[in-house]
Amino acid sequence: MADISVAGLAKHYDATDGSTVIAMTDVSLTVASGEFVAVVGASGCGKSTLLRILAGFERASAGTVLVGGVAVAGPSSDRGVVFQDYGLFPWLTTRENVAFGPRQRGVDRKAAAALSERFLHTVGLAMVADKYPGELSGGMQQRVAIARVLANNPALLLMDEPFGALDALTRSDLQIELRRIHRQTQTTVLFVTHSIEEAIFLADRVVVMTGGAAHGVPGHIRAIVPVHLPAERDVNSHEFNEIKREISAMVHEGVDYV
Ligand SMILES: Nc1ncnc2c1ncn2[C@@H]1O[C@H](COP(=O)(O)OP(=O)(O)OP(=O)(O)O)[C@@H](O)[C@H]1O
Repeated sequence: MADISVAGLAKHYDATDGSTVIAMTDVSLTVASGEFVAVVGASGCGKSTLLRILAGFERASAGTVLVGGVAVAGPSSDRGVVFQDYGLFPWLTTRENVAFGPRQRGVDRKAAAALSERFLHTVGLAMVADKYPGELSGGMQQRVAIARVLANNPALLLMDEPFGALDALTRSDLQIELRRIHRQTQTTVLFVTHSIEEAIFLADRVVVMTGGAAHGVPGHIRAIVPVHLPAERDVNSHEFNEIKREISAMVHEGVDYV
């Protein structure tokens, strides 16, 4: 488990025409150890950029980014990342995919196999351990991707639209599963999604980002909304829909539709 502390974060890109794109400015956010925080916002507001900087895939142009009190200087297995495309190795079995990270970190074969077994169990896939990714459904592959990251015992789980490519039923199953896994592991989670409903269903707090280069204002945090709902969440409840309306209004203000 690790806390996140982001202060005064800005990110500029050099565009191909020689101009500078200011993707985001003045993003400050603290996430407590073990907390589940979702990030929502219209396309281009900087959600993925924030996640990539926390993952260490990109460097901030300004500001400080601390995970567990340590400045992020590059990728680390301590910060597990799950993307929309599962990114599994097609030539390895499910079991080998999950054991891969621990083996890379020097864990011996037997202990890595035990870790693989354990986390495939966690995501309910022990029965397909010897199958290859190509033999699994999209939902199963995403479960393997989550097991693979958990096998590294990350202090922080960074998820970028992980369920975006899945059908509605599988997506809902995986949301329930992720909440269960989070309760079990207490790993800090930062979860980027386009779905306001998914964010409210999963998170303790929802970070609402607005702006973005396409809107003439750099991406920034508009609000951080606490989700005071019971652990078992009912997407049809009045309280759930009140929060959804509030966040939806913030996401859509300032967005021009053509
Ligand atoms: N490598 C890059 N070079 C130039 N501009 C970039 C680059 N990566 C991102 N941007 C710009 O930075 C801004 C933020 O992009 P980002 O991908 O973080 O947005 P997002 O909120 O995740 O969008 P989406 O919801 O569509 O995935 C956008 O305006 C984008 O065009």
